[in-house]
Amino acid sequence: MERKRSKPVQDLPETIHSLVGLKSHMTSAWVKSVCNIVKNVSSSEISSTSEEDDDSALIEVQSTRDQLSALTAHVNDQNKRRRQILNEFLDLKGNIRVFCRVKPLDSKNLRAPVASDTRNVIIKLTETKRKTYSFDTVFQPDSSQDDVFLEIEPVIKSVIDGYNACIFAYGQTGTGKTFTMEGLPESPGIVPRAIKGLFRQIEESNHMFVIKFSMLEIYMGNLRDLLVSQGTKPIDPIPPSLLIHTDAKGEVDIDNLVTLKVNDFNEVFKLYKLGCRNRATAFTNSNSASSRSHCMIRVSITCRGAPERRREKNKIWLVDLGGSERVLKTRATGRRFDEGKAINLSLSALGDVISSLQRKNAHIPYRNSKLTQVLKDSLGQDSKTLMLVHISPKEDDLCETICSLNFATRAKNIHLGQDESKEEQEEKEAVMMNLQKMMEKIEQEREIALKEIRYLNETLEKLSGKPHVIEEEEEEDEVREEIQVTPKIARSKSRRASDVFPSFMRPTASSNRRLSGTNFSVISNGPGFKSRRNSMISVRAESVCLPVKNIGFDSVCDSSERSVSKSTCVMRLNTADDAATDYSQDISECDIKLVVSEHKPKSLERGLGSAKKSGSKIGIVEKNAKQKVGGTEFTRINSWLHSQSENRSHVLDKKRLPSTPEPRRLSRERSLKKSSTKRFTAEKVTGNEVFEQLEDIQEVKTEETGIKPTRMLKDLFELQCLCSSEAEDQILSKYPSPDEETLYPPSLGYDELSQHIDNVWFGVDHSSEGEIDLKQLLTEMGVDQSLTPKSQRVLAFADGVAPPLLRVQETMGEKGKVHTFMQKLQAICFRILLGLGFIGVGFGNDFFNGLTK
Ligand SMILES: Nc1ncnc2c1ncn2[C@@H]1O[C@H](COP(=O)(O)OP(=O)(O)OP(=O)(O)O)[C@@H](O)[C@H]1O
Repeated sequence: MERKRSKPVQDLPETIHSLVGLKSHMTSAWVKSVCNIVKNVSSSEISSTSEEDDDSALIEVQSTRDQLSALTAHVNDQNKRRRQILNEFLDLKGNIRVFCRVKPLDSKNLRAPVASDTRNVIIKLTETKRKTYSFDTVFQPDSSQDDVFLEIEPVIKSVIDGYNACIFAYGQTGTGKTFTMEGLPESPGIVPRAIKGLFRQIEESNHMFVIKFSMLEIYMGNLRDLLVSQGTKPIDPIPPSLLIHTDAKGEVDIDNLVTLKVNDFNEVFKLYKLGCRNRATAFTNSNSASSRSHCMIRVSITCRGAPERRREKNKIWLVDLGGSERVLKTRATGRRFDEGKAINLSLSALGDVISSLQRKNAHIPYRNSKLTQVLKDSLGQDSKTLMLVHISPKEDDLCETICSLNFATRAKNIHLGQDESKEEQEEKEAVMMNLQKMMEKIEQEREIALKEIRYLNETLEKLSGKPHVIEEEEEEDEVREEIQVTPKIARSKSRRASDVFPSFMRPTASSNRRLSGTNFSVISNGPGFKSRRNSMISVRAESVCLPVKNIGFDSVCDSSERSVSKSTCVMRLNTADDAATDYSQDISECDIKLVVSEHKPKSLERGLGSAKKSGSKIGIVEKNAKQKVGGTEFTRINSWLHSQSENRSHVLDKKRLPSTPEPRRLSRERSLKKSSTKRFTAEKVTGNEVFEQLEDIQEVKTEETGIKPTRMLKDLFELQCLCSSEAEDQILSKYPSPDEETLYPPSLGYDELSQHIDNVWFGVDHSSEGEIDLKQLLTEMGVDQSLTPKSQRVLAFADGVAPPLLRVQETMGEKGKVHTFMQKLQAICFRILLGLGFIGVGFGNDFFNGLTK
């Protein structure tokens, strides 16, 4: 555009020329004149030119801005639509999806009893029997990391849309959980791909995102920050756990967990390596060889001013769960045993939560483990959950594979696949394909719009000198923080549940609150007892897995089992104003589950139902100490079993244990006698009865004498307790004489149960019991009658008359005989339990399963 120059500007060259040519005349008047000219030029003429320029530039800028706004609005609309479609798509697929990945078979093991297609895993149980497990997707042995991520990608997109998400890798050790999550440099896994995907999408987005990274592990029920180096020695106690808290909005956070702002993938990668190093150090210290903890990565996302997002702040958890193998198989002892136990219990709790969510239960048992507490706001509601179950096709691992598949089946969306006809499934697939196409189209359009936005932004920057600012709220300081540490909640100085000892069931703050509620009973304190506020007396949690035998199961590879998990927390509470009053509450939670690998008899199915109803979460509040010590036969069997399972010797000494309170014993006897047909045989004990009996379980623990594995019993167990008497004698002879710490079998009250045992195992007929002249018999044997109890149990003195089970230890004479007898007795007790069909004893096997279909 030709611009018309004003007069002073036209005169300027002449003026300058004259200035240069007439240097001699450069007087102050000249200088003044030049200054005036310059002044005039800048203030009037130049500004008037600039105004004209600005007018057109402003128009240009404004039009660019308008275009940008329109495009931004269009992209926002597209985002919204894409989010809706993606949500619809994921809803159809299910918010909780379960995938299965089959590990490639190494060439040494050519015979694989596991086959798979894209939706099913088929297990060859016997030559004629097959069992099929269906999943949302099955990644076959030759599937690549790309194939896996393709299925994961929609979830990553929904994270950008503001949804919380959780991706788990589950499975037996060595089945490829870490391979799937982390991958190898040449074939990266879900974690690097997901994080790269997040950054890529953020770059493409027209919003400002703040990404933060945290990494922690749950080891033996303790939350440990993996971005903080903790130089512990192997013998050191496990450091205190980080605390979990839930805010008013229901969002879960972890106190003092280091959360770092990250700007690109490389920063995340460095932090991830640091976390892995800290984890590895902890492993070495705890003498671990494989993942004995759950490794959890949290990526938090904040984006303000994006109304199309579900929420401003959201997160994704990427979790490499600890190996789910059975402790029985690993033969772990000591800390490894405890680690396995803690892992299995938390996996069990995770299974419970996912299953409850799938079934839309009113109560979701998040509180049962640290794992589920941490993930509470990322599991359920509108969160997206992906569980990748890893299995090994090896024949050796068949039991573990079946258990993993059972777990996965339980977590699977029950509405998916099972109730749908083929046509319905096809229809759904078609709808999903359509949605996917729509999504792809929107994404292409969005891509073009975003390119245009970038171009317009550059133009705008050139025109106006500053980029287009998308209307967004200012970031709060908290978001800008490099290292954000969540506020430390003031802790009382008193001991809390979390300080007591490693337990996967430490009560949460809410449970502590619950404990201080109404359900408590007063106990008297012993002398010298120091009152503490809200202090834990004991926290105890354990789980035993009991393979079910001889109860009519067609149990393939012995995978039928019942797991009994019980956690007990005794708490002493002081009211704020009455320091002298102490209260106690014993909260016991007992979870009984049954895993059946094959056909179940009807009676047991019924029993299972009842157990599920009543057995899950049985809250037993001890009314008083006496009642607790009293116990029942089952109490003692249970204690005894627990003592075995824990590899700790709880001396159950008859002398020290007060006998069963009379009314209670009588009522049990009465109830046993009620039904004359009720026999404790393998076939006749129904599931209902078993579970009713298990519900009665109470803890009787008189003394703990340290770690002492009961090898003999294990050996016997390994022989299935059905060995010949010669084999049994051989085992017994391997073991030294018992000392005072030796385990004693539970003392059984004489009732129908004992009678049954006597009849079945020793062929003793009690039909003529009433006719025996007890007095005469004892006199003949030279037994001091004043020492003997007034019951049929006195027959125990009469060697050869009474069944061996009834013999009293003290009358057995010299040590060798007592020893042999005691060993026999232990073996007998085992066999009794097996013979009853009531329980087969799996030592220390706290398998998580019980994952009943
Ligand atoms: N799909 C697969 N393709 C190739 N190699 C695999 C695959 N899955 C697992 N592997 C290999 O098997 C080995 C064990 O896998 P990985 O360490 O991932 O098991 P894991 O389940 O994480 O074990 P742990 O519970 O002990 O951590 C690794 O060497 C891994 O590379």
